[in-house]
Amino acid sequence: MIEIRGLSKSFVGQDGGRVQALSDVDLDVAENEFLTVLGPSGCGKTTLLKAVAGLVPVDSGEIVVDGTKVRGPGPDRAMVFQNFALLPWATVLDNVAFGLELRGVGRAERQERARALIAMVGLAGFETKRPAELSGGMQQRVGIARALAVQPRVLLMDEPFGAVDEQTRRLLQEELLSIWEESRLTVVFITHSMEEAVLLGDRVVLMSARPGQIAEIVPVPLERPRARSLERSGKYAEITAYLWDRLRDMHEEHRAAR
Ligand SMILES: Nc1ncnc2c1ncn2[C@@H]1O[C@H](COP(=O)(O)OP(=O)(O)OP(=O)(O)O)[C@@H](O)[C@H]1O
Repeated sequence: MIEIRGLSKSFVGQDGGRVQALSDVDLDVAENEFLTVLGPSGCGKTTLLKAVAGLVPVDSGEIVVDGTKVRGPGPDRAMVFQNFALLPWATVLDNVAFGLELRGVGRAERQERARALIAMVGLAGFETKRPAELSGGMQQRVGIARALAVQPRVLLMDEPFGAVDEQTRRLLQEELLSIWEESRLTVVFITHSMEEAVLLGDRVVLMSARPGQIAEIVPVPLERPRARSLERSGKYAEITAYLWDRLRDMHEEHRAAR
């Protein structure tokens, strides 16, 4: 579904030097896979996601989504951001319908589709509210509904639950899993949480610190649908402990190299 080959990307840093955000990254994501991405801060996770979204030009390499080379943003890929990135002046309904408006969908149809998605993410009755009137968790529900409105094949999620409280995060994780289980979506999900990576992912991609590379891909052979009770299983504990060991090793290698 997503094929990433030899992807490299550097930025000019504040001191004028080059920062190598991604270095020769190869990655395949299968159709309908839920892929989670973990790695130290600054290892290039967001850059990788934005490159797939077509939001940043890359220096070399290529990304192919469903047989088509990525040359810019497209309705086949939708992104959900940590800080929600909603239009502050627009209502919930207009925020969700916005992408449809850009695509020329008529008013009646876009409102109907937006209302259905708002109900699906549990926000029926909040259509006329503005983002500032909503909690963080509710704002992210709007972010998810907005991303789904364009009926993407790929959902790119950049630490979507990083800015909400633990209880809300757990609810949103469960809701996202049930949306994904009912859809044919392919999800790439960045997180800082090992527990979240294992609870959600079919595989966990571990990225290493600069230059951003894929250190390892760890399969998560836990049954689906995933229930919370899995968190008490030995296999779950084993995988999270392994991820923690690898991240700690990477941190120490990075420190020793500096
Ligand atoms: N627009 C930019 N201009 C300059 N440097 C950038 C830009 N975007 C990213 N970088 C640099 O590229 C590197 C990778 O950044 P990126 O945001 O992809 O990392 P990340 O793994 O998502 O980090 P975090 O986990 O902290 O969100 C960092 O060193 C960052 O400072």
